[in-house]
Amino acid sequence: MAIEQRVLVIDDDKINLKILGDILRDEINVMVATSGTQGIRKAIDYQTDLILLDVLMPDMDGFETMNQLSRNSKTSSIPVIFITALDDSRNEEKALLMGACDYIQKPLNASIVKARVRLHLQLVKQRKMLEELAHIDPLTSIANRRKYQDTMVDVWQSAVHKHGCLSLLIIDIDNFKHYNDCYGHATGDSVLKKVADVLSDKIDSLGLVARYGGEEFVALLPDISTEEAQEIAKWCQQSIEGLHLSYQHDNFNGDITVSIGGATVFPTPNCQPDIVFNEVDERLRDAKNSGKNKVLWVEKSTMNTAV
Ligand SMILES: Nc1nc2c(ncn2[C@@H]2O[C@H](COP(=O)(O)OP(=O)(O)OP(=O)(O)O)[C@@H](O)[C@H]2O)c(=O)[nH]1
Repeated sequence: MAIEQRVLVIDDDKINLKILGDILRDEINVMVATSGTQGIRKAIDYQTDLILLDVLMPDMDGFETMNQLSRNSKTSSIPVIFITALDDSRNEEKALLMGACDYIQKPLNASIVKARVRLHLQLVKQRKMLEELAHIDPLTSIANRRKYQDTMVDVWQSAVHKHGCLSLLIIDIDNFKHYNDCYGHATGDSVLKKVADVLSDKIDSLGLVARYGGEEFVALLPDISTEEAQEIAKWCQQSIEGLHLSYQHDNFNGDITVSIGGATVFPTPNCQPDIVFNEVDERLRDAKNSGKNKVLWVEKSTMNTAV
């Protein structure tokens, strides 16, 4: 089902709001606000795709509203079309210099309003598609390292704010080079896809799973305690072995397995996610060096006590 796009019109003049609503409503979901303050609140709460903003408003004018929208990380990427009076080229220039994507002149011409709004909504759709593609691993279709890093920043900040915990797993396929040597890279690729599917099935509803690179995956589990996270890690390990992706190499004859490092921490503002990542990575290396196919946990993180 196509996601309906939302346009927010901010104008203190109720007649203008009605005119714009009537022009656009048959094609798009239109929301209205009668002041800059109300508009900013609605833009944050409803994450609108486009804003039509009147320049002249009492209390907070269009420029100040735009200023506040661009300073807020939740609204800064929403494109804004200014509504200016005819022959108001000074304000048009100012609006464009402030970062407005376009302007529409009053009195409103229905077909021009529709055409401009349609064009900018199309651009929003394309930008969102590109953003999504930039966050997806093309081989496995799960999130990529960049998405993991962006999400980690958000999850970390939210945990700091709520004094909550988060768990992190690094999952690495064992002896994958041998598998590739045995069956070739194309079959190796299909293993990566199957492993990604298993991880995604389990983790999508709990947090984020991403392909970090090569044969290494990460799972980011907000608000998941040590016990729960260890159970999830065990489940992933057993489910991947349960795929029975068998191979032979030298004296080895068996199935694909994974080694997993994990930790659960309470993030603090003066600590960076990289510290936890490195600690988990160290436990993963311990797992590799002590026989593989196991889950090892960071017992006591240097940044704080594990949950
Ligand atoms: N098929 C396939 N192989 C990949 C891909 N990315 C990395 N690899 C392979 O993954 C293998 C990783 O090898 P190593 O780093 O030695 O790790 P390993 O053989 O799994 O050994 P351990 O990690 O110690 O268990 C290499 O053979 C890489 O070529 C990929 O996208 N597709």
